[in-house]
Amino acid sequence: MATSLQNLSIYDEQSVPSASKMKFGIVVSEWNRPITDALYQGAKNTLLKHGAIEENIITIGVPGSFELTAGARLLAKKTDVDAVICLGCVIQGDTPHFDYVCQGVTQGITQLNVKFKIPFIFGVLTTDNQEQAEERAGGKHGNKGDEAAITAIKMVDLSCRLKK
Ligand SMILES: Nc1c(NC[C@H](O)[C@H](O)[C@H](O)CO)[nH]c(=O)[nH]c1=O
Ligand SMILES: CC(=O)[C@@H](O)COP(=O)(O)O
Repeated sequence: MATSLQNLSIYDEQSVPSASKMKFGIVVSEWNRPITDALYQGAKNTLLKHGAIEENIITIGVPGSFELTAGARLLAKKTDVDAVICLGCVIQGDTPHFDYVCQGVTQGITQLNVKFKIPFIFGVLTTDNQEQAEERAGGKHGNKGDEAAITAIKMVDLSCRLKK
């Protein structure tokens, strides 16, 4: 369903488990900083809203969305987080570079989900223009960071339940 039909920040709060015992890594791209900062605030505030504690959220920055994979991999290898949330914003420019960045980060994060036992969440906006990005980073279509945080909580809970 298109985001324009399903606000990113509207969800059934009763369906979200407590995150009080969960540990999260967040890797944030510095490209399009005003957008990615908004995604980060949305993700962090949503984690805290559902019980996560501040010291259980480890945040690192990377230059661009293409580097999200490397940053997420570092968090998985060097820390004991239960999930990694990847936040970025790729906006179409004048050349095909957009396609390669989006393909690279998508394939990279997908591979991490295959190689590691923890979930890596794809919180990356890939938009035609700045306006679409702003609409999905706390604008009329909600905040992709909120969605990514909820996804992380649910995937960690699922992993824990299946390990029992
Ligand atoms: N144009 C955007 C980029 N480009 C930079 C790449 O992500 C990467 O850092 C560079 O190619 C060096 O490896 N990154 C974004 O996150 N968003 C863009 O719109
Ligand atoms: C996604 C990008 O790398 C893109 O914004 C860069 O812009 P351009 O294609 O005009 O070089």
